[in-house]
Amino acid sequence: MLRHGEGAWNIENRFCSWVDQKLSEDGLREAEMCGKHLKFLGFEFDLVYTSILSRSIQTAWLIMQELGQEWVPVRSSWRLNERHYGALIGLNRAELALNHGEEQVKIWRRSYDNAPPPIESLKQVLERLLPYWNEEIAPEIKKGKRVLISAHGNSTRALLKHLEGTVPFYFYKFS
Ligand SMILES: O=C(O)[C@H](O)COP(=O)(O)O
Repeated sequence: MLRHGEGAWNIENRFCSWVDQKLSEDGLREAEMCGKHLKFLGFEFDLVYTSILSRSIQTAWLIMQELGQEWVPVRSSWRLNERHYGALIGLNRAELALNHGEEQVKIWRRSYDNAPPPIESLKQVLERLLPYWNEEIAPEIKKGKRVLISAHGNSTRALLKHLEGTVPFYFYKFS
């Protein structure tokens, strides 16, 4: 399971969320490097899952290209999309922190269920992601399929929370 490479709005420190941004030059290189690492480590996949956002799909394609496994089926679902940041989409995180304080912005970004509407909380991300995990991805893994999930910071966080049973401490420490 991995997060996509850098997108254009990542460079500008803006909430990208469901806006369909392509990978930046660095993002393209990151995805290629990731593919090279996975190849060096001998990874092979039977199935690839992505969100319906270009940055996650492009990342998966570049990795599979580096691996020489372009033929592997790719399945895409909105349920793996980035968290929906609602009214914060497009805003700059640093400017937001100047207006609302660092701590408040951190709570909006990293708390599990403490986000005011219209911001989707991490808990809600997990709720919309779980049906896809339970009905589509987990059964394939149980059948022995080797699965690559190319998703987003918060959809991977939500899934990790589900798999680890608790909110891991590093959610708050690392971005
Ligand atoms: O939506 C975005 O811009 C990011 O991918 C996630 O943002 P965050 O790190 O502020 O949660």
